[in-house]
Amino acid sequence: MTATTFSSYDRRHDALAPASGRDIVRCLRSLPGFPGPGWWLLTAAVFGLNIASMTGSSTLLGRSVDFISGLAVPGFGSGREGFTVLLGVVGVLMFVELVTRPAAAYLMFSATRRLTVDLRRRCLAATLEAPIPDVLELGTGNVMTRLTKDIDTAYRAVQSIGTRFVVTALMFPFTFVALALISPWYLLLLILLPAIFAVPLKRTLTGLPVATNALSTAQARRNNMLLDTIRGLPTIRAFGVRGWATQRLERNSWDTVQREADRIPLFLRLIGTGYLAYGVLLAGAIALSTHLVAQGALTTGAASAAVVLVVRLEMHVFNVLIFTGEIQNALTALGRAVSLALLSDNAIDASAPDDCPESPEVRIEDLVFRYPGGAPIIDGLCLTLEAGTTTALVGASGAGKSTLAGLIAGLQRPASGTISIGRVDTSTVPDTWTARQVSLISQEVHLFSGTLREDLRMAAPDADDAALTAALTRVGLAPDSAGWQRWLPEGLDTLIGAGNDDLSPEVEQQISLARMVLVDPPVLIMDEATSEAGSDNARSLERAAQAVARGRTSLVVAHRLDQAVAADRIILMDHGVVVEDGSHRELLAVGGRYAELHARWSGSRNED
Ligand SMILES: Nc1ncnc2c1ncn2[C@@H]1O[C@H](COP(=O)(O)OP(=O)(O)OP(=O)(O)O)[C@@H](O)[C@H]1O
Repeated sequence: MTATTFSSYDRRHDALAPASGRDIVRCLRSLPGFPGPGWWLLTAAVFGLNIASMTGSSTLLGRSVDFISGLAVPGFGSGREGFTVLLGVVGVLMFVELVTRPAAAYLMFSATRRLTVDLRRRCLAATLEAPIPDVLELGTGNVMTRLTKDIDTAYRAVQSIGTRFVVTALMFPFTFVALALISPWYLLLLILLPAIFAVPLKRTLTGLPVATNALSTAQARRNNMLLDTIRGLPTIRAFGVRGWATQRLERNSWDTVQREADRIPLFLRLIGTGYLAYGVLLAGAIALSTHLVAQGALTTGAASAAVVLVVRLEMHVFNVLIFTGEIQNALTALGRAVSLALLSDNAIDASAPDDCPESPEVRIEDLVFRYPGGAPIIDGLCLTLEAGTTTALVGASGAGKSTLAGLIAGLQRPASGTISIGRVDTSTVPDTWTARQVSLISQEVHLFSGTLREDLRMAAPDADDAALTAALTRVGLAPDSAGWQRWLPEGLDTLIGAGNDDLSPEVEQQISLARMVLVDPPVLIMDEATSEAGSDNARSLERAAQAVARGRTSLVVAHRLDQAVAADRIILMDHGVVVEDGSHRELLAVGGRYAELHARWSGSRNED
């Protein structure tokens, strides 16, 4: 195994925060669809031509005033003939402006469209490659938003304002070069610009994100509440609290509307400042032009050209102010998506050791774990699961059983300590290795939409129908069983998963167990895997689970004590600590808490 300086306890990349500008560029550049030098050159040339023709036509239109004064315009001569030629050139420049704008837009859109597809693919790949704790920390909703809405927001921003933004960004330098060519004195206006923009821009940059974030939070809260209400519909009906649910929703909807309204003054202030800024710029240009004409330093036509150039800046002054917010929004959204795309950087960069040839020992040493912001749930736990044995984990609710199961399966990242599988410290190997060695079955069974055969083949792509049927038989779902007859009328061709008839929870669990038989993992963890079963089916499902666990290193989070009785060893946990450890007989003989629990459980069963 290659030594690594990076353990899974250190994260290189915090996916909760949006990626930095540098990371965004790095990620976009690494996408296959990132445009090459040819595209950049062509796009720069098209944009350059567009702006040059705009500033050129403005300058010439201004200079045409000199013809009225009977003066000659350099390059065009004087009189009617000169004026006609100048108008012809202005016409050509306007035509070039007209043609190059859609061409620039096309170049931008085509490149962005490709990048959008690439980025979405990269995000999905990163989600699948990233350490599971990081993905779980982000949460399903967050991952979905980044994959869909955030990428769409960035794409729509490029579509709606991308071309105008580039034109605006280039208009200022081109206009000032044109003004400087008329007279260097116009560069004085350059000093005015930062003085005018600095304050409103700073206000926008600080105020808008805060207001936008507050709006997003309010929207997320409202959406969660909507989801919560729809999911809890039966309870709401049963308790007769429709009024309460409606009021709660109304309160949250109004809160969202209010947060939206909070942004309006910011935009209004922005537009007001824009008018003021532009007014000052235009007044400055007119005053300077008048002064230069009076001094005889410029012709009226040259001064008019300068004023026309500034007049054409009007829209762009407002664009700077308005686009700032939109660009910032789009960059934040892009940063969130890129942050997801970079999540795979957290995967351990080391070659994986060979898979465990047979069921290995699982050794836990000084394990410490806490949920974010909480006290340690597991604090210094040491435990060894002997190779090829079944260990049952019992304890009161909240003892930390599921947390420990998740830690061994690699779903959570410990704060410290080690979990070794067959002498391999799992914090030093890619978590795909751990996932291959340890399978976790929980109560939440996900069946993929399609035929039963397709679902099972995900666990063993090469398995033939006979192998699939044998796996189902091993977990009590043989073709002649009642479960098969009742729920799988088309056998392996039965359509299951989303969009098809719901199966009974027991059959779903059996299919999940059959997948485990096919995966054949060296270490198996079952958390609540059979607790859903009703009493009629509980025993057969229990037997199926025992059959799958037999011969492997297994950990069963036992919610009913009969699950524990059958295990080789029982561990009683309390507040993240092992308080009793031994076989069923040994623990009964000790007469401690397990014996007490067992006596209570046996008593309640006898009463039944
Ligand atoms: N996602 C979470 N965030 C914060 N705290 C959590 C989270 N999940 C569990 N906890 C807390 O961690 C502690 C251990 O929970 P855990 O689910 O591991 O216990 P358990 O023994 O499996 O309980 P049960 O038998 O009820 O499932 C509990 O106090 C629980 O409230």
